[in-house]
Amino acid sequence: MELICGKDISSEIRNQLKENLAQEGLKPCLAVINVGDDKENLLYIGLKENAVDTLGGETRIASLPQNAAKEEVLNLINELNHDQAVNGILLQLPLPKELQPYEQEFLSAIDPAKDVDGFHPVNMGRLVNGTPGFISCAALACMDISKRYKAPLAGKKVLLIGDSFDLIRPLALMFIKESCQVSVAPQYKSALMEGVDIAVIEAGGPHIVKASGIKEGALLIDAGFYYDQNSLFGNVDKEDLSKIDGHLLPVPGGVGPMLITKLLENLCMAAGMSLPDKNTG
Ligand SMILES: Nc1nc2c(c(=O)[nH]1)N[C@@H](CN(C=O)c1ccc(C(=O)N[C@@H](CCC(=O)O)C(=O)O)cc1)CN2
Repeated sequence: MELICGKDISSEIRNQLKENLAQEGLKPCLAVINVGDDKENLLYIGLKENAVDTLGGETRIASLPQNAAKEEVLNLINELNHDQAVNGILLQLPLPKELQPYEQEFLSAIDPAKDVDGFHPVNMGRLVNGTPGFISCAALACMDISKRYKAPLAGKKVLLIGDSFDLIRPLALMFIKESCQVSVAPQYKSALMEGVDIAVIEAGGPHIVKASGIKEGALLIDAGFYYDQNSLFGNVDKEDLSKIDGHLLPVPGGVGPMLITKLLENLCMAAGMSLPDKNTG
């Protein structure tokens, strides 16, 4: 399989965004709420901050301690909602265990007009009724790659593995809107791959996806992140798949950089920049 370079596609999009922002004289401001000191969260926040920086924008990182109270998070969200200088707000996930029961309450407290993650129930609902506002960045990333490599999408057989609210559920709706034949399954089995044109595999384990059962010419999007002794692995066994024809968006260097690029697009949209096609890729 030919490896798709998410970093190269991202740089192309980011350069265009930078140009458009300069033309429109906009400097977007992203507020990131981080609770605790999760190593991966801090890594991803750093990547987001660097990305916003390359556009000439500003990132405000609001950090709360691991033992922060529910009210502290809600007060912070409320403050950022009312701060005119802030265009986009996101709450980095996952939260510390003690706060996880309040996750939906926190996401619902973010002003939907600043919800650049697309996690607010209003934005989720708009996707369901076909009038999208902000859409989850991971789902936008997968749709962008699918349109680049598998257009026209109508009639294509799509398989989504997992059940996450930030990727699999919104993406299922987006593929349905493109008139695809969509199946969703909780776990990967090679038997599910028969005749599949596009597969997005979020759930599984390191290297569980092998060449067996995969249609020639298929597009595979790996959306699994497994760290082992500072090395990062995805669900797909790249070496085993190298013998068949098709395209793979791998981990690392695939959906991750594209997700951050889609966050930049959402942030630019929140700051008032016009995007060509509502950034659905
Ligand atoms: N509020 C949110 N929280 C989380 C989201 C999200 O979209 N919004 N998604 C994930 C994590 N995530 C962004 O926050 C994310 C994951 C991975 C990458 C990425 O670029 N990965 C690199 C590898 C990085 C490395 O280990 O050096 C890659 O795949 O090449 C970016 C963002 C959960 N939380």
